[in-house]
Amino acid sequence: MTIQWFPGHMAKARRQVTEQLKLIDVVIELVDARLPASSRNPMIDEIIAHKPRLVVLNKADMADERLTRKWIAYFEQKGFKAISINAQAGQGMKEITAACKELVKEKFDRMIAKGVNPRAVRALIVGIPNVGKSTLINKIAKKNIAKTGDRPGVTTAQQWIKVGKELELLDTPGILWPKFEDELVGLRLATSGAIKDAILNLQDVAVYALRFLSAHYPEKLKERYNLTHLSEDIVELFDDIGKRRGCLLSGGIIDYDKTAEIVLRELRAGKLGRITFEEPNEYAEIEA
Ligand SMILES: Nc1nc2c(ncn2[C@@H]2O[C@H](COP(=O)(O)OP(=O)(O)OP(=O)(O)O)[C@@H](O)[C@H]2O)c(=O)[nH]1
Repeated sequence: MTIQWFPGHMAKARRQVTEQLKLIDVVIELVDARLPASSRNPMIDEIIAHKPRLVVLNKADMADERLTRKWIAYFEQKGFKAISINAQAGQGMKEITAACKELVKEKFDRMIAKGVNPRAVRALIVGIPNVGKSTLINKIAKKNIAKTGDRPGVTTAQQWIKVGKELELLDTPGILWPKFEDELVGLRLATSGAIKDAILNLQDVAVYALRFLSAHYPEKLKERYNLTHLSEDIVELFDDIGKRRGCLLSGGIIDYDKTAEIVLRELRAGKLGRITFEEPNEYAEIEA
């Protein structure tokens, strides 16, 4: 889905999420495990305010496990509960319920002490486009399908999806915008495939991706393109990969668009292996 995020759309998205928040106990903030900082909404803390929050790092199957552990520790240090999942394969679904229950335990214990019957925890999934919100909702819904009827909603009637007896999810996720005014965030989102190629120049994105891979995952890059050495000169590196893949124009000139397209397609498809584009210790740079 492509959304043009103009100020009016942002204000509307924010309003919708704020309305949805009134109905729920816990927010499930979904981020992409490959870029857990860049795939967040820049105003999320302000929007969610004091609601208990579970940060869920999705697409963990594509991310570097070592860094996923670091990111979980980072979020927990910030006071959130955090877990990693693979929504596509349905891995981590039970952990979501357990974590949501834990987050409301004190509140629910107080309700029980007052004689109120325990009920299911109500949760809302929020996240920027493409982090896997629909995939997660569908996975949970398919496994435990038992849609409840309408509850008095706000502007539109919302459906609740029952997840076992203990959790209820709003079926419409809250969609928020990324911090796309930051160039690095834009490049990382584009590299992961989260934003449409038409928005950023394909070669610029591939240059960023190749520089990043050369610095952080040189062996994976060499192995994929059968290179014995990674040139520090980005044009030479493009040439070497282009030659390996037969991306030649007439006269033997390298077709850089084609080379860029191949590198990004393969990277996004996970052909280079599990890769994470940012580490918690550089998050400060993005937050600033
Ligand atoms: N490898 C992998 N891919 C996933 C996972 N979860 C979702 N995807 C893929 O990510 C892409 C985006 O998923 P969606 O569920 O459409 O994302 P969304 O957040 O609902 O996106 P919007 O509708 O744009 O807001 C799809 O191609 C999914 O198949 C996962 O855990 N692992």
